[in-house]
Amino acid sequence: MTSLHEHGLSRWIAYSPPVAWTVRQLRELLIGAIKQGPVPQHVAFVMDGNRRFAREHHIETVEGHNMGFEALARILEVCYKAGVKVVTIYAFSIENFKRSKHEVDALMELAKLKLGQLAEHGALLDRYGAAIRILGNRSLVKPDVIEAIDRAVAITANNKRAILNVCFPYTSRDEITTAIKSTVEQFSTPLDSLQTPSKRTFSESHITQQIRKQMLEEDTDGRSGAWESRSASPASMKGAKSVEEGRSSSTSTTINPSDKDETHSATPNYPDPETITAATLNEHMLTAGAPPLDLLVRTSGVERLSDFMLWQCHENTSIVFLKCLWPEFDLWQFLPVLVEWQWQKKKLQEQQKSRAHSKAD
Ligand SMILES: CC(C)=CCC/C(C)=C/CC/C(C)=C/COP(=O)(O)OP(=O)(O)O
Repeated sequence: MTSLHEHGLSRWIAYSPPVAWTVRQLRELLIGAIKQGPVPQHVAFVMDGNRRFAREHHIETVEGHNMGFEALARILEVCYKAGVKVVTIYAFSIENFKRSKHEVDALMELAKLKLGQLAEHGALLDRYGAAIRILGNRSLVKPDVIEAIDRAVAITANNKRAILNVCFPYTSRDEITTAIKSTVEQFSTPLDSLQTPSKRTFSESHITQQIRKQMLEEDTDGRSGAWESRSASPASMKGAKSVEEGRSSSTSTTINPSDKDETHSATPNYPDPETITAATLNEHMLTAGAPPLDLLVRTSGVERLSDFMLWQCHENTSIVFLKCLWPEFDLWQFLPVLVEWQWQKKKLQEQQKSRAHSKAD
């Protein structure tokens, strides 16, 4: 009985107008202080622990997810106020489809409702100029949910100051597989049919292709009928080989034997797979265009990535595991993480500076 009274009393104190006002001022002050230092440009959250929170507090699982959404709204406000440009959240893993139908349906309804609320004019995303992007496998989502999320995306599409990436339904393996498929597709499409040939005019591969094309034309003039003796692989072409000296045998031009008597414009001209780099794959990821991931936070004491942001985590991404459950997560837990990140960032910047100095000497 006493503890109930104490609980009621502490709630009354916490929510009494003067205390609530002081807490609000303190939040503003702390966020303002964070804003002074380097601020992570891209932060990702694994919002873990909603069901455990629900069990601990003897509430329905769905209510736990609801409180998880409240925590998300609080933390988005902190991020955008502090100057974070992109927030990426793990809202629904493809693995989550294995949960009970009741819970999956409830999470889908929650997404429909909450994304709509977030996107409303005058609501959080509107206030901070943040656009919603849905990263995930649309083919797994029912049409009514697609319709709702597309509406939220459309409402916020003109917001240009920040981004909220909602991973839904997502796994990194699915993202990376799709990115590789589309890269292969791009590199199997003749350059002539691509939209941006002018961009590549002065690229190394373009110049190599031009030289190769010229050699092939000279070859055709001199010794017609020699095509059949060559394999479709240009690696076996003498001329191409000499141009490629010191490079891999993988090349960009596929010669179709049936094209031998046609003008060179009919020769398919493929992008050079040798030019595929991490940056190429980056452009095919769902986070294309986003700044590099600076910070990834997972709550609930579980220390694994669970197939989230596997591609995006780079050598300088800080990965932080916190003990608190997601619905408990707020500025008070996030602040030490941000301060530590700022400290690490400054150290890194100093190291980079002194490395640049010693190179210049
Ligand atoms: C805008 C939008 C779509 C909001 C979504 C709201 C929200 C917080 C969703 C998270 C859902 C989820 C699977 C959380 C993981 O905790 P868990 O259920 O795995 O908890 P546990 O680890 O305790 O089992």
